[in-house]
Amino acid sequence: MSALLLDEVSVRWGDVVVLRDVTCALDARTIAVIGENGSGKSTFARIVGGLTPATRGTVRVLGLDPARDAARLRRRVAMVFSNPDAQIIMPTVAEDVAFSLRSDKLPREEKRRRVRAALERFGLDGIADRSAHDLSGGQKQLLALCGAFVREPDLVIADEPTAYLDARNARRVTGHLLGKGSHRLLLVTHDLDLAKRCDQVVFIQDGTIAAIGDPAPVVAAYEAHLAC
Ligand SMILES: Nc1ncnc2c1ncn2[C@@H]1O[C@H](COP(=O)(O)OP(=O)(O)OP(=O)(O)O)[C@@H](O)[C@H]1O
Repeated sequence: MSALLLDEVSVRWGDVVVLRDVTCALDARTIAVIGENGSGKSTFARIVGGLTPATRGTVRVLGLDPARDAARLRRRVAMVFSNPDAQIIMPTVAEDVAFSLRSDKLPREEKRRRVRAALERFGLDGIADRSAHDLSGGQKQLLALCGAFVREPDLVIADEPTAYLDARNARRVTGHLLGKGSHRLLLVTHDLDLAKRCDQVVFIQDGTIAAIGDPAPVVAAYEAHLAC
């Protein structure tokens, strides 16, 4: 079975159909989702992450049904959004990263080891005791990413994770997301150069998949659509 499988999936909010009969089987390690504002990209990502239920159709993520296996899926999937403020829970940087492991049944020492390693990996070890809420936007996004990766997820879903970042921090964040590792990545982005660095691209238009496949032709199809 494919890692991400959607079969005739529709999402409707009231009278508005946001995703319409979306069918796809995605196996690439890194997948970008592109499309115009309001086309349904975030909804697609939220369906995969189990945050939004499908109104109709079948969804399987890493072999799990988000509707039935929500708890198991949460253990294997981490999500990062564009607004890092909404993702900070605890007072200090280190506590916030540790909070991500609250549900993992790991020995306390192993949790400490993982938090230390993650803080170092994201360059946050020097500010581990600082107030998380007082960090800069870029630091907060690195913290959100750190909280996602400390759980060693099989799939990271990132929705515009570089939206508020300067070029340097954006490079750091994308480096971590796209860098070698065992995790898969589903990345919603308006950055077409970034999309081209993924293994596969999904172009969503008006709630349906307009194109899917290798980055260059799919990004070209989207650019041609934008030029119309
Ligand atoms: N919870 C909701 N209730 C009602 N409408 C919603 C809800 N979530 C999304 N929508 C609508 O669904 C449509 C698609 O939204 P979505 O956020 O998936 O688009 P997007 O492609 O990610 O857009 P953007 O690039 O602007 O972030 C929009 O018209 C949005 O208003």
